[in-house]
Amino acid sequence: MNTAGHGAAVRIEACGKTFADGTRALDPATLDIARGETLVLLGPSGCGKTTMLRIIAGLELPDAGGKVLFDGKDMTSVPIERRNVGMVFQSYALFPNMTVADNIAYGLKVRGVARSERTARVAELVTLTNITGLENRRIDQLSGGQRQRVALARAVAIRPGILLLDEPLTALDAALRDRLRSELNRLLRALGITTIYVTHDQAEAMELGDRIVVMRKGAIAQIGTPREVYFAPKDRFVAEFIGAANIVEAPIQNGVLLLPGGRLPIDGGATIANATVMIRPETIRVTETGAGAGVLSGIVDSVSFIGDRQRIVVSGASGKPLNVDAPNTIQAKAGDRIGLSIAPDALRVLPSEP
Ligand SMILES: Nc1ncnc2c1ncn2[C@@H]1O[C@H](COP(=O)(O)OP(=O)(O)OP(=O)(O)O)[C@@H](O)[C@H]1O
Repeated sequence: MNTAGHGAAVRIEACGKTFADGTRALDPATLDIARGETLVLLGPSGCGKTTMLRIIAGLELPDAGGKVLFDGKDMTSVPIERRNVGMVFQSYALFPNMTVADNIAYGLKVRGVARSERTARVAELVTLTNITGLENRRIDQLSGGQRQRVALARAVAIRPGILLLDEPLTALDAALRDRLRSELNRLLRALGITTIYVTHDQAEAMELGDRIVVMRKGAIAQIGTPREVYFAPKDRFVAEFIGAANIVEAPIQNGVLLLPGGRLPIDGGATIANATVMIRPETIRVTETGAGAGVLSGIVDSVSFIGDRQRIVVSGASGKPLNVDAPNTIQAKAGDRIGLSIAPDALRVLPSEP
C-alpha cells in the first residue's frame, strides 16, 4: 500500500463556536494546516481544543460565517462520513466482541473493499502498529496500549486524507504513554497523513507536532514550531504552559538586566523600567562566584536529584527563587553561595501584563 503523503490541506476560516446554552467555546479562528503536516492543539482543559477538532471532523457546525475547507473545497456542511477523516479518541470506541482484524477492516468492509485487499491492508497495518500476533484476539482480551494501537490502525485503514486524534494516549500509564508517543511519531511520519492532534501534555505536543497551536480560553495564544513556542513564547501564559519557566521582573538599562544578584547583558539594547523576562532553567549555568560581569550571585535553597540532572533552587539572585537545571555532576548543597551565568539570548523579554 502506498501510504506516503496523501493528506489533504486543511483551512479553517473564521470558525468560532457558541453552544446553545450560550457557552463561547471558541473565538473565531483562522488556521491553515499543510498537506502531510502534524498540527498539535495544546492547552489547558476547557480551552476549546476538542471543539476545534470536532468542527474539522464535521461533528460540530461552526457559528455562522465560519468555513472548513479541505484542499480548497468547502466542507462546512458535509457530514463526517463524507469527509474522509480518520478519528481516534481517548476512549477506544472499538467493537469489543469483534477480533482485532475485523475491527481494523471494518471501515473497508463498509466501503465495499474486496476481501483479499482487506486482508492485505490489515496485515500491513498490524505490522505498522506493532500488534502482530494479536489479529484474532477479541478487543476485550487486549491491554490499553494494544487497544489504542488497534484504534489507530482502524482509523488509518480507510486511507483518510486527515487523521484527527483527541488525547489518544491520555488513558495510558506513563511508561506506556512515552513508548507509544515515539511509536506514534514514527507512524505519522511514515503515513504522511495530515494530522491534527489534541493534547494538554506539552511533551507530547513537542515530540509530535510540526507546529503547535497553544490555546487559551477559546482563543489561539500562539502558533509556531515546538522550538519557537518553547524559546520564543509570545507571552507569560505560553512561557509557563510550555515547560518550566522562571519569570523575573526587573529593570533593563541600556541592554543590561539589573537583578539583586548581579547584572546580565541581555539581547537588544533596550531600556525598560520594569521588564518581564523569561529564563528557562536549563539555560542557566552554575559557575564560580565573583567571576565578573554577567554572573549572578545567590544562595542555594535546595537541591533535588532528578536522575539525568538536578534542580537547584537559588535565592537572592533574581528577586525570587530561581529554578536552575544543572548537570547531576555539580556539587552543591543548601546554604552554598554559587554563581550563575546566563547567555544574553537566553533572557527573553515578554510583554508586560496588567
Ligand atoms: N455541547 C456543549 N454545550 C455547552 N458547552 C460546551 C459543550 N461542549 C463543550 N462545551 C464547553 O466549551 C468549552 C470548550 O470545550 P472543549 O471540549 O473544546 O475544551 P478542551 O480544550 O477540549 O478541554 P478538555 O481538555 O477538558 O477536553 C468548555 O468550557 C466546555 O465546557
